Amino acid sequence: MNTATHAATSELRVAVLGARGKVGREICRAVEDAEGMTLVAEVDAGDSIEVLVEAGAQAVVDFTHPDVVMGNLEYCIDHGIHAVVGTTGFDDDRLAQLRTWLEGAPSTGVLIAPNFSIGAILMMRFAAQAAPFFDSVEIVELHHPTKADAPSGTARRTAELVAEARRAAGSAAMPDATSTALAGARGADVEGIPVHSVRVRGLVAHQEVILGELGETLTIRHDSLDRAGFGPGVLAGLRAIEDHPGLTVGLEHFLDLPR
Ligand SMILES: NC(=O)C1=CN([C@@H]2O[C@H](COP(=O)(O)OP(=O)(O)OC[C@H]3O[C@@H](n4cnc5c(N)ncnc54)[C@H](OP(=O)(O)O)[C@@H]3O)[C@@H](O)[C@H]2O)C=CC1
Ligand SMILES: O=C(O)C1=N[C@H](C(=O)O)C[C@H](O)C1
Repeated sequence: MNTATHAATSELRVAVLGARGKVGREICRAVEDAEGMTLVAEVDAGDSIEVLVEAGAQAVVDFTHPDVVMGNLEYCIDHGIHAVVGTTGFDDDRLAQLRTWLEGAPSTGVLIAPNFSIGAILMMRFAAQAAPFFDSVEIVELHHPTKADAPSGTARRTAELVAEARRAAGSAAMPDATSTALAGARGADVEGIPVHSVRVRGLVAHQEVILGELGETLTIRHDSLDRAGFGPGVLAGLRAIEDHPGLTVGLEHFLDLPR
């Protein structure tokens, strides 16, 4: 655990939870190099979370583990510390719990972003835009084998957005004649969209959305090749979070994306 002393400054005081992890390390570097913010604490497993208050953190970035992130957020919300969260594993129950906690802290902001990379956000947007034009949509996400959750948060969110777009367009059920299958062979069902998870050493984070129509397919693919690619999105989240109290899901709400 590293902490900086609490000097009077107008810079945003940022702490990173999961600071020694694969992404956390990159985020510490990005915050240290960024203008307008100071890295005041690097916290990892085994460190006391009380260091956030002791270091005077105004905002935290959480890249830890789905098993611990809710406890971290309860502490942050209780202490009025804004949170920019990359950790995955959020479902409707968890989001509802966060909203309840935030009712007691109306000026605190929490951003849950399944993916901070701009390319992945655009992939999700383009997939949702394309979905109503095709009979079939399936998602294949490919990650390093140290990943805890499957499907990935990004794949789950993409499937939700695709399903929402298909519902809004009144799309028919997708064609699929499968009548016998080994368990898992057709992937996980996320709101009717099949999601296939691949875990292979050497990969970082990749996703394909495959859309099909009679006589043609469209594949939208995104590749994260280096975890430094998550840094700019996290910094954008930190710069916006003070002005967005309550719960926000998805960094796209803080970006000026085309409709
Ligand atoms: N939204 C996005 O853009 C992205 C999200 N992610 C997500 O971020 C999370 C972390 O990913 P990644 O960096 O690859 O994982 P790592 O396992 O490499 O890093 C997680 C770090 O958090 C530490 N940790 C565990 N518990 C605590 C705790 N209570 N307090 C502080 N630190 C803790 C771990 O320590 P130890 O190893 O000792 O347990 C580890 O050092 C995952 O959920 C992943 O899916 C990843 C990439 C991008
Ligand atoms: O664990 C990872 O590595 C990643 N997790 C996020 C997810 O689950 O979508 C984002 C990105 O895919 C990398």
